[in-house]
Amino acid sequence: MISVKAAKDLISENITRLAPVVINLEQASGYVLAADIYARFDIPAFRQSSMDGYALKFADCEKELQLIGEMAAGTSTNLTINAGETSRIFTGAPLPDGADTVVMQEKITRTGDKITLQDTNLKSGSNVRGIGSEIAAGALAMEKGDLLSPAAIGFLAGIGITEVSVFPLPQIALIVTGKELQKPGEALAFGQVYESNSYSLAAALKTEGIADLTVYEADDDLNILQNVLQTALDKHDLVLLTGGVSVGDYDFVIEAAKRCGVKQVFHKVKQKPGKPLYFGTYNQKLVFGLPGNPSSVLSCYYNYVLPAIKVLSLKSNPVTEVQAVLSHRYNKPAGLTHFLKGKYENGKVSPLGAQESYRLSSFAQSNCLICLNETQENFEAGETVTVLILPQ
Ligand SMILES: Nc1nc2c(c(=O)[nH]1)N[C@H]1C(S)=C(S)[C@@H](COP(=O)(O)OP(=O)(O)OC[C@H]3O[C@@H](n4cnc5c(N)ncnc54)[C@H](O)[C@@H]3O)O[C@H]1N2
Ligand code: MOO
Repeated sequence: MISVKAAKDLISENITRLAPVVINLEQASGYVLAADIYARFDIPAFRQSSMDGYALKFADCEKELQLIGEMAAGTSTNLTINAGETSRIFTGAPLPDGADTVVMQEKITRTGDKITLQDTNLKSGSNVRGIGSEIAAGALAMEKGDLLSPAAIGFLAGIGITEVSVFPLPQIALIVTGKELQKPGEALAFGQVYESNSYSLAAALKTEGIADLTVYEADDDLNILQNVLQTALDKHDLVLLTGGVSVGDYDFVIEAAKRCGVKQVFHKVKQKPGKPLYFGTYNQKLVFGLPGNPSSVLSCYYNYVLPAIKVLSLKSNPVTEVQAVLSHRYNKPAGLTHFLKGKYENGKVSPLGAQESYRLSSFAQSNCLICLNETQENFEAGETVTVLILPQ
């Protein structure tokens, strides 16, 4: 049995980032760029008015000006203004040749086609967006590793980009094992339990933008499990299994993985919940055997699976580690790291009830996991402990 830290280190050492893919910009929200992007054009591509008003030569701003025409946004015809002339102009329109400044329409007096300015703050170039003032052709627009936020998607669209190279999100398979599992909504026969692990994991993955999860079901039978696992390994980047990793006569995950050629990296971690956690690799694919108890599944997901997914896709881990003051004393035996469901608020954390690994009732109310280290037995109220804040 290895420590939590050793397990995390071994997972890190065995992850290879997924190869970049090129996708349409419309599909790229939330991905991380796999290559730098350079601007192909000057943006704006022309001198552009930022106000509705009048375009003029700044040198003429104290003269009465003759109105000679109009420039509207999207116009394809140009105008030239000479000394003593002005043109009507609207926000987003190109400046006419010869103009260098725009005065807002609220700051002029107009009599027929004659304009006089009342804008003491006007400067040469006022209300004009210069060519390339957003970005110049050839300049670095965004860098490899940048997250494609909604603003980034809009920025790239605005500079004419249609496709981006990104680190893909992994294609994930989940195999739920167990003869006792029944679908919620169906009647429970004697000995059956409702299958909930695929629900919690699908929900957790959806929070990370991963909606494409394939769920397989496997009975407690070695041959069936081996076949399902082989299919999942062939089709997916990451395979999660729940249940069947312990020592019972019907726990076949370890053997099925071995038969499929998965290289075992570790089995069993000094932790509660989730002690029988299994991790292996198959070529560059990752296999996590999550202990079947619903609370163990989620605790292992936040501690190991989610950080691994983030490394695969070069994203930052949304599980943040903070130090917090423990509200109550808590005792545990030495030997295992405990991850307690807790409630964190303003630097203080309280362990919740229902800590047993088969229970999710308090996990459903929690916003964090309190990490109580392996060797320590007694934790006093007021003591500082490490807390993992969970993405909600
Ligand atoms: N003799 C020992 N027995 C057990 C040990 C041990 O060290 N020695 N470890 C215990 C611990 S700790 C855990 S955790 C479990 C893990 O067992 P498995 O991974 O083999 O999981 P199962 O036995 O298949 O299931 C455990 C529990 O979870 C329920 N379950 C399973 N899948 C689902 C699902 N998809 N949805 C809802 N509930 C599920 C299942 O019915 C069991 O109640 O082993 C202990 N035993
Ligand atoms: O390691 Mo288990 O998840 O405590 O029941």
